[in-house]
Amino acid sequence: MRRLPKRRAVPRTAVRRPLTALAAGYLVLLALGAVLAPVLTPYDPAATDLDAVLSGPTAAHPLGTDGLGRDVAARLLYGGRISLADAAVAVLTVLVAGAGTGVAAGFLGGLPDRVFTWVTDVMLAIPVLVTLLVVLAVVGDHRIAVMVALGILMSPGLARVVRGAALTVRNEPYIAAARVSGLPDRHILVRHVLPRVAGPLIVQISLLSGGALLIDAGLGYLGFGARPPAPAWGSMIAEASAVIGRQPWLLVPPGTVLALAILAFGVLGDTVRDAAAAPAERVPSPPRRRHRTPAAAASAPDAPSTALLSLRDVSVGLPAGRGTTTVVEDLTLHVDRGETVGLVGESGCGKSVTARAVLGLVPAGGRITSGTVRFDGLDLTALDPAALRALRGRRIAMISQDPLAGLDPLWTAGDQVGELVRRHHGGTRAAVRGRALDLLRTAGLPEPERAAARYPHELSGGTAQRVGIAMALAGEPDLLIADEPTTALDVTVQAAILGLLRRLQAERGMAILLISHDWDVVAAMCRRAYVMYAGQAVETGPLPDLLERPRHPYTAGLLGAMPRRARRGEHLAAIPGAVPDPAHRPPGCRFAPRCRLATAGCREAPIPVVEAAPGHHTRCVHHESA
Ligand SMILES: Nc1ncnc2c1ncn2[C@@H]1O[C@H](COP(=O)(O)OP(=O)(O)OP(=O)(O)O)[C@@H](O)[C@H]1O
Repeated sequence: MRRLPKRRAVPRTAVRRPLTALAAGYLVLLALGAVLAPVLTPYDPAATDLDAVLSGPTAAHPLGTDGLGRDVAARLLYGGRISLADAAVAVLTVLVAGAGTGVAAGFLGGLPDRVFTWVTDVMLAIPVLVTLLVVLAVVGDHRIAVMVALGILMSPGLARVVRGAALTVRNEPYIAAARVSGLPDRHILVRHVLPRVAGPLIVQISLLSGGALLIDAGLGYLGFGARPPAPAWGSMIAEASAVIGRQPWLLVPPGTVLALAILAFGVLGDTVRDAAAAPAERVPSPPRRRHRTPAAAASAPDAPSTALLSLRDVSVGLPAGRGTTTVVEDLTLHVDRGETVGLVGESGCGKSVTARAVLGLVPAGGRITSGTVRFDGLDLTALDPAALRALRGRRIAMISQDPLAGLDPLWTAGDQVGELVRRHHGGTRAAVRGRALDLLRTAGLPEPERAAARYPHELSGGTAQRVGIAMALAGEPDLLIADEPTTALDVTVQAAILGLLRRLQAERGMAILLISHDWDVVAAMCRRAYVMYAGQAVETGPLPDLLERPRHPYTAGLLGAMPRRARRGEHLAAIPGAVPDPAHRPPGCRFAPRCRLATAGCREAPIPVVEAAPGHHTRCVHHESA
């Protein structure tokens, strides 16, 4: 079996740039020089030789000697230990304090983010050097404490950058998809958010490393550096400036080493930024959700007690202005085991909100305000978030209209399927890889190794949807919610994906709730369908009865608007008007303002659901004429 591919190394471009290679090489040399100082120089950095004071470069002292006859090269090498270690402590502190809080604030949002913004605002107003002098006055020459304080003072800038990056990533569809798959926030943070903020993080760390070195040297110059006679680059510059009139050369070695180090960190930062930007430029932005054409309708009979999924009088409220708007109202529907049920309606009718309510992922600020959602005997509305998360991906999975948007652009298809296999079943690396490849094959990819090795931007829409299906199958779900799974695909791929879903359902006995605006898709896949309008189920019935004899004028209008039903030379029938905004729905029948059959009675009070024919329910008093 072929191993799934590893993530592509971003920094390869970095090494190819000569300036970057030079900068990295220089910093490595500095670090090696500091570590190997005892091997590289025979001199003790503190040993004085009053016969060779301020000598300038000589054969014995290639970089000369200082005012006490100490070898400058030895002091530079040993000084690197202190200066680089100081900078490392400060940068490590920035990393922990800044990156940790920034990622958490950006990802969590809400109150943690507001507190974070307030605290960083205050911290950014604090002058760094003055505060450090105060810290020095308190802790004395305790260098680690001073450098930790420096790190904390430098952290808000980094934290802001990281928070901004995390905030952007948080709203990416693949993060929502990861939640739908049942992955916990901690896992999503580490696996999907951190890699995306790594670019800006590394850039900032490079720049901050230069900044920390500079501030450390500044403190040394002011006399708050390492305790004499220990060498550090800042104190060497201070000593050199004291004798600049007698031996100006003395300033050159520490000044050059320090300036080049700061420059090198800057060059590395630039390179990492460019390298991190490059893949993003290659990745086409996920296609926008297509505007949907008018589609189908729904109703509300009681669910049989054996139903796998049943929603009873479910209402969902979403925040709107200062209040809440009910976008789905008193919705009753059910899906039996192994059954495919359609959910049809124009854009904005509440289909996706209904699907999200089943998954316990009502959009932020919203909630199920009444009714119950039962799944295999469990009341999902009463489950705690952890139990609900455990169901997602494992027992209820979802595939969406835009499979590419649901894939993390930084990971290969194989990685992403493998991640869910590991999450749901565990196992050794080899077992996880094997299972991931099996799932890709099951999803209709005859060469799963090739698909597994590809990044999302390298996948066609059809292949991406097959990867999405493989991911959905990873938990071996009992219910698959397919939200317009073929809308973004061309006709032949559509047919193949629908054939695949039918086969998988037959083989696995999986139930499917199919959200679609395409009656042909619904007719080909479903035994029953619900038609939704303005947050309500307005008709439900068996197929093909629903198509041949609709009992609601809305359903009839949607069917009449199908291009396939148009006759040559005739105008395509369209339903006049638009779905009312949830905040301004008419009091009686919600479809009345657009309905050719509406009478005064329709506009007065809500219309109850009636059984117009066996198993065929409608929310219309004129169903005989529909
Ligand atoms: N996150 C949200 N915040 C506020 N309102 C929302 C949000 N998501 C959906 N809505 C509103 O809820 C109503 C139902 O939207 P929903 O997305 O469920 O419709 P839909 O039938 O699935 O349409 P589409 O096919 O376009 O997704 C719409 O009025 C929509 O504006």
